[in-house]
Amino acid sequence: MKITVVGAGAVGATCADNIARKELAEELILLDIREGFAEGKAIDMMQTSALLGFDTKIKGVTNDYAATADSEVVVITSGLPRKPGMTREELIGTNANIVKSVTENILKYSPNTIIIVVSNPMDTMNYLTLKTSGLPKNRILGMGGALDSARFKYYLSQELGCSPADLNAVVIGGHGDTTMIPLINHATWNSIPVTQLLSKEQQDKVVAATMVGGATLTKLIGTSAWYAPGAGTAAMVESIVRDEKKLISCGVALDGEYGQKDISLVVPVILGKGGFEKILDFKLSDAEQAEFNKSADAVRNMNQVLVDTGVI
Ligand SMILES: NC(=O)C1=CN([C@@H]2O[C@H](COP(=O)(O)OP(=O)(O)OC[C@H]3O[C@@H](n4cnc5c(N)ncnc54)[C@H](O)[C@@H]3O)[C@@H](O)[C@H]2O)C=CC1
Ligand SMILES: O=C([O-])CC(=O)C(=O)O
Repeated sequence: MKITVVGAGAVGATCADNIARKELAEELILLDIREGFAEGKAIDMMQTSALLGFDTKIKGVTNDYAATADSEVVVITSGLPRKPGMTREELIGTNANIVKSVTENILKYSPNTIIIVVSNPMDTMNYLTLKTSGLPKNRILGMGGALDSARFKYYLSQELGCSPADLNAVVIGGHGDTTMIPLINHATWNSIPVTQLLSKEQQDKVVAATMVGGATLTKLIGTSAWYAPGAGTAAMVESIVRDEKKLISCGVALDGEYGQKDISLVVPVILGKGGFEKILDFKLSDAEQAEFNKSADAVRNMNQVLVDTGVI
């Protein structure tokens, strides 16, 4: 198994670190545009292998796409992160061209790969990859729901005083401060609906904190988060390469599912060796469907920017 991570910055390096520790690949290529940067990060990580006991061989390269040839999974994290006070959507001007050119270069050497898009604004960057790569839709996934659902579980666990591992809780919609939809009415603790365990006030607090989870960390750190984003991406990689068939909410192309078409939005899917194998229908209430449609409108407006600026 060979995996490539493009972008050796905070998220890319953390994702690579998780992939290596879990030995999800024999060979892991870390690629960055900054001279020597990926090489340095790869050597640093390789120097943990004697301590941590993993066998994955990590190699860093500067823009050398030939080294990525025949990767079965490629994670794209290249691009600017936001700074405090910014939205993810403000990154589109720089990141669209980066994601487009990285995708083109990757496909020259790994034409049948599975791509996981992390760069923001993720819903629109994933749509860009769908429009430009020519890959079957099952092989193109956006990372957002894995992270947002983990944050949702974290905030729920804080209110409930329970283990996040005992929770089932899913976020769908867009991966944006105002477009994500934590499905509080579907969340359970050991099969008990959390709505039976938390007051309406507590539920609203958890939902609000989840939605601005990324912005909260960006304000505290000065740049956006990387530990949970790296782990969320590695969890997707793991379900794919081990064919685990886990239910993880991911950005995928919708073709009528959840009432939407010609768009990438986050919905619950089964992830296995071919990418996403199935989209789960969560049977949204009318209010939840209305929120989903509102998110779709906002994401569609961002996607239109790609058309207006000639990127697609
Ligand atoms: N979807 C999600 O849930 C999340 C998305 N993100 C996004 O991931 C992206 C990366 O974030 P960080 O790692 O924190 O940023 P970072 O600045 O630490 O790393 C980005 C890396 O991309 C590299 N890069 C830029 N252009 C490139 C190109 N053309 N080819 C190869 N490498 C290139 C840079 O040299 C840099 O090392 C950002 O767009 C951020 O908003 C971050 C966290 C979560
Ligand atoms: O907040 C950001 O800009 C990065 C990101 O997508 C997240 O951490 O959810």
